[in-house]
Amino acid sequence: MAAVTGDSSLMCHRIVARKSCVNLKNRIFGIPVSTWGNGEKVKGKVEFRVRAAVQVGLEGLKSEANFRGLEGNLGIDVVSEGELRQKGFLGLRKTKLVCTIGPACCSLEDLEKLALGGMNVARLNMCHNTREWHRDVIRKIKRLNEEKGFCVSVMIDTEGSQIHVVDHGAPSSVKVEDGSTWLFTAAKFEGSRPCTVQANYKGFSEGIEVGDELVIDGGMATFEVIEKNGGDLHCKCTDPGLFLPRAKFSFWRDGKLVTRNYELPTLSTKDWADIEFGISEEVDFIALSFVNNADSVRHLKSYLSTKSAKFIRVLAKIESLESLHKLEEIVDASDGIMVARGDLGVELPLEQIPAVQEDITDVCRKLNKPVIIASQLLESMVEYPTPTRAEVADVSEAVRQYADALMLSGESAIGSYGQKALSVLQMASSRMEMWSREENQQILLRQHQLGVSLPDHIAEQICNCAVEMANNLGVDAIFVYTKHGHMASLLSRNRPNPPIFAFTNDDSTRFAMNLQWGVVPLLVSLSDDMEANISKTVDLLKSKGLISQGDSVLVVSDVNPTRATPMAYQSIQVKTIA
Ligand SMILES: Nc1ncnc2c1ncn2[C@@H]1O[C@H](COP(=O)(O)OP(=O)(O)OP(=O)(O)O)[C@@H](O)[C@H]1O
Ligand SMILES: CC(=O)C(=O)O
Ligand SMILES: [K+]
Ligand SMILES: [Mg+2]
Repeated sequence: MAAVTGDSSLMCHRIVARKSCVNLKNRIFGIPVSTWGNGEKVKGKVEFRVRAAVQVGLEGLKSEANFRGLEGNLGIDVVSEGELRQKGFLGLRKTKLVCTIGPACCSLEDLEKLALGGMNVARLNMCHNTREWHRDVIRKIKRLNEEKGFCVSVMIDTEGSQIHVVDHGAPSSVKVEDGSTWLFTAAKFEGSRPCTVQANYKGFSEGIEVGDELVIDGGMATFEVIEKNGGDLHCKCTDPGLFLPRAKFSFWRDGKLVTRNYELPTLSTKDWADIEFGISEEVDFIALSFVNNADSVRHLKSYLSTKSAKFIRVLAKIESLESLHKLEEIVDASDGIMVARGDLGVELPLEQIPAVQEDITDVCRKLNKPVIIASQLLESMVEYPTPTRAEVADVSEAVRQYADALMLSGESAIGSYGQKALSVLQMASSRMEMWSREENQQILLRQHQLGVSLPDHIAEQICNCAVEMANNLGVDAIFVYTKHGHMASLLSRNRPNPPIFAFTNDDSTRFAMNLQWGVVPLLVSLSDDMEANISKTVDLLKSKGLISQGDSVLVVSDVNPTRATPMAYQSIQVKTIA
């Protein structure tokens, strides 16, 4: 299973380990805690240990031994297991994949094919279809997880409030001719009328003046406002194009977006009903559309705690100009971010999207939140069985930026080649990850200090050093034991070369970690005795033939205080499997 095995390489590991240990010790000595290090050789087993200890008292004592059903089980999903057997540790894909589920892929068979193809998270867009339809999909996914051993998380994506063209249900697009005059109105009417567009919100034209530019879907067609009549706008087409169903509007004046404070809430009545639905169906993530500030994220999170649904992680979708102004506070308040390039491109000139994507990804890394790059990654594959070269370059660029996850939208939801699109993401990301690894690209990542409190700072330092050590030593895997996924995320943030096996006894943590770069979530029963947990997980992996003699693992553990040892400490150990 090891990428490098054999005695000579093992010797090499040992020598580097000693050097790294010295470096590590020096770095940890930089923080005001008692530290010590020792290296010892135990019967063919090399073990280096560095510990940073901090007294935290007994309040933090947790009992984690109540996970009976799992006793003796290694909760590894079938896809990671298969990939590991086939490709070895370094062959495990690091970038996570999200697929939007729609009519083209909602049968049990199709969902299973996507799961086998590497889908880590299934996204359900509540804009479309009925709650019954979504419930049916969620239940099918959970059934596949239970019966077939997958670990696919479920995300619901709220509709949010946005001004768009009322969807008449006509599937096709409407052509807009150059110079033609159109009426934009909020007045309700049935069916369709020539050159008339119905907006979904009565105040859509508030603050709009004659001479303003009206852009459809970020450039599908452009109009000039030539007359305003009450709330109605008469507009002349200046750049011909197409109206797609639910097309979105944006207004521009002197080259700048006309931003208006609509009284549209981030969460509408329908969104709250969808959230209740998500809670009752026990989804893993709620993606909040059109977040404009951190308050809506915090509001939803506190609502989820009052409903005992804290296990649901809240992702904020960055898709408005306003959200970019408050990016840091939004990222800080959420459990993760989606760069929703589709709607972002309605409020932002398209040429700004690539730089904005990179900025958002940077802020997410700085604040240690997972980031998903979404929309139009392989758009041409909605229709064609092969992507454009430019699309593959876009996907590869997102992977080069070390985004945590990539998302398919229409490609999987309505496209004819969803599975193929997923395999393109899979191949393109594996290839770019390999290049980044070979070129040692992660050393270019900026190190930001996160922790303010001493224990947080220690955890962060431990994880930074652990990753540096794991890369220098060329260990096969990193093991981490985590309750809420925090330590795993701190390791992932450094984008290590080896995969991170994150053992948890919390089912919701397991599904949440599905969005984290390079993390393989494993569900096992854990006890207070960390040494016992380590031997047990090593034994479980060994008994399944997933690790074998000579493989080396770097183990990061966060040991809680017990009555016998009232001291919490975190440790890094390097073990060569005997
Ligand atoms: N559950 C569904 N039922 C029917 N069609 C769907 C469903 N989910 C997605 N689609 C179709 O797939 C397309 C792409 O899906 P996606 O959710 O990414 O797009 P979107 O509606 O533009 O996203 P958003 O509204 O979140 O910005 C949609 O335009 C819609 O036609
Ligand atoms: C995904 C999404 O909501 C967008 O790109 O707009
Ligand atoms: K949505
Ligand atoms: Mg959107």
